[in-house]
Amino acid sequence: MIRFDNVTMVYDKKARPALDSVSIEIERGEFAFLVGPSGSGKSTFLRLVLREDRATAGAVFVAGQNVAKLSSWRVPRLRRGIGVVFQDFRLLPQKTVFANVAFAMQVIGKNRSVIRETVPEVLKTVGLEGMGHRMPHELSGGEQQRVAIARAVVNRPGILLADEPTGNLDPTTSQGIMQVLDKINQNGTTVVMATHDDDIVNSMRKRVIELGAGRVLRDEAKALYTSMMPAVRPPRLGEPAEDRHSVSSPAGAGEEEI
Ligand SMILES: Nc1ncnc2c1ncn2[C@@H]1O[C@H](COP(=O)(O)OP(=O)(O)OP(=O)(O)O)[C@@H](O)[C@H]1O
Repeated sequence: MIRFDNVTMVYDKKARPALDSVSIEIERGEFAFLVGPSGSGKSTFLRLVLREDRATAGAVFVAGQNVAKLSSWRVPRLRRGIGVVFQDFRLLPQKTVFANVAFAMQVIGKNRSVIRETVPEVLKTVGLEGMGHRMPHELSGGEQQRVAIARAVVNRPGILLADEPTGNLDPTTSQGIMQVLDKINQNGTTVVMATHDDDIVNSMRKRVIELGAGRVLRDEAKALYTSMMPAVRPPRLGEPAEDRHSVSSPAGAGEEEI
């Protein structure tokens, strides 16, 4: 679904690359955390998936398409297949909950009857049934983030990118948000979430891709925020193989719908 082939991103030639020879594949339907200290390249990774930037070297594939090669008129179609959630919610403050979510459908030309039917359904999915009439300032932070998630998924994207979605929320509220993201993932959406929140990562036991100074330091399934593994060593006699993802990428994936 998302594939990075030897991707390097240089913003500033005098600084180290924001991403440095990163190769990763995230399959359709996966849930992956991107972790690492500030400046390690997490947001850069997400920006490249969205084609907000183009890699300096290497290639980024989304649903089989090399995003750097998309002509500019096809970029909106790419982004329509990708929902995005941020730390700071980014709701339209003068619009109701319903209108915030409906807006995402209006801009792609959905008709009113489809919008009237779909928005209440997606509000129910995120746990905001019956709250469509509220204004954002009448909601808690966790509720506002649920609206942002509803807006991000209302057009059924194949991918949901979340950049620190629990960064402004307390631990209990954050767990509620994670349940929503987990449900969306179980409905088939590929979820990639950048986070510093170790409690969340440790409670979810999903794939963890750890970046450090733009490089992939670790890529483990059902993992913790901090690796329990010692530095890579050969397995001992009688020991099961480590449960980890390969960071290499199969070649020749065809183009798919997001
Ligand atoms: N537009 C830009 N121009 C120049 N340098 C940039 C730009 N965006 C990011 N960088 C640099 O690239 C590196 C990676 O930044 P990035 O924002 O991807 O890290 P991050 O892991 O998301 O950090 P945080 O957790 O603080 O959001 C940093 O050294 C940063 O200063």
